[in-house]
Amino acid sequence: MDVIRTAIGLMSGTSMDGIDVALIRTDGRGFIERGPFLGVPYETEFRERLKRALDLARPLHHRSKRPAELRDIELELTGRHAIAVTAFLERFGLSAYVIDVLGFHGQTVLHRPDEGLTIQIGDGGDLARRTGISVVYDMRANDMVHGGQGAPLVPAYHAALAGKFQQAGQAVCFVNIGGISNLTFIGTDGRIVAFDSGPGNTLIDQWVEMQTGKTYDPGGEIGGRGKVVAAVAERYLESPFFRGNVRRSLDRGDFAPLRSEEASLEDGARTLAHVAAASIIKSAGFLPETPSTYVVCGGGRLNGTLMAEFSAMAESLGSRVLSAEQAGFDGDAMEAEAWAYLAVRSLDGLPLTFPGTTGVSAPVSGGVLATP
Ligand SMILES: Nc1ncnc2c1ncn2[C@@H]1O[C@H](COP(=O)(O)OP(=O)(O)OP(=O)(O)O)[C@@H](O)[C@H]1O
Ligand SMILES: CC(=O)N[C@H]1[C@@H]2OC[C@@H](O2)[C@@H](O)[C@@H]1O[C@H](C)C(=O)O
Repeated sequence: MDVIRTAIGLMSGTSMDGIDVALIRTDGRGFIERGPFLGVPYETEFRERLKRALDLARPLHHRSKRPAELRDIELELTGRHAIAVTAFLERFGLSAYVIDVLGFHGQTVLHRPDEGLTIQIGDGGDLARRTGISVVYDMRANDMVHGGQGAPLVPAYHAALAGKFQQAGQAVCFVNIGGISNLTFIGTDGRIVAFDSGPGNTLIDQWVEMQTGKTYDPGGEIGGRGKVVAAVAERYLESPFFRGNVRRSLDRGDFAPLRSEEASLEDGARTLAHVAAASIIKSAGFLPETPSTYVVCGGGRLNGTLMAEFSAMAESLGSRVLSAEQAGFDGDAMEAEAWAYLAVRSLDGLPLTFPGTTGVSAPVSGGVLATP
């Protein structure tokens, strides 16, 4: 029998809004028992530090290079993850001894798949020492070494959750609307096709923050009062990203922010919600078939304007749209759960990525193990 391990996943995503912490018990294969979840938000000052880290990383050409200031931010980020783990264990009355492994994503500060370069800051050895728990980190690099896009990695976990749809004879598509959106299609025959689908919340967050100081559009309420500026939407949707037969993974900075002279606050938020929704539908055109069901996770599912747009577009093509919760999952915890699942797979040397998910030449494992 395969070993069942208790794992905690730690995700600091492209939205840079905080650390998601989730526990699962899993054999890294078909057995998954989902446990508690905790979101630990970053305060404004630290979000600014992470933005500074993106600037510091931009000129880098080697993934192990760390200018002194970037290294300082890396250690600060790692320390915050250690604190988040401790807070999680305390909150749910758990001892570190019952946790077999932490799956540590770190923070992506640069992602240039065309140059084979992806940089996540976060010191796995330091996190293992601080928490007393083994850590699997740096899970994207080996995929790139083998010709993959280095993203998305969550599809292996989506596939493991898709059993009930497969049993019902339905092709399902998981959509993660984070800072960037990505999707995972699982056909009725178990075939997996996945890729980044376009801008998610980042453009909306940048716009709303620039105009109001708020870090996002709560519930999509601001966009709900606006209208789509067609010329702006077209400009985004005509990006070369949506053309060609090879799906590329995205860096947070690949789509330029909307400029203040281009729209009113409300129209900008509405237009960018429309762009996020239409991007998913456009990219889904590269799937082998139209999914019966979309399962939407990530913070973007809480933007009612984006979701209304996406649901209308998907339903007009014959698909139904469920939130992760409607499908029996936790849309906030999904990525952190995935990182826990991937850490267990890494310990067992199982593949994390597949030709259908990142374009890697053959299924490959990945991740680096640090012990306390
Ligand atoms: N109540 C809400 N209403 C509207 N939008 C929300 C709400 N809560 C979160 N969001 C959006 O979701 C974002 C965070 O989503 P999520 O945590 O899934 O992203 P991430 O994991 O950082 O990104 P990625 O998946 O690209 O790595 C926020 O930045 C915000 O735009
Ligand atoms: C390089 C990087 O960090 N990419 C992220 C980003 O955020 C969403 C999308 O772009 C996805 O490709 C990926 O994260 C998820 C968790 C993944 O790898 O599955």
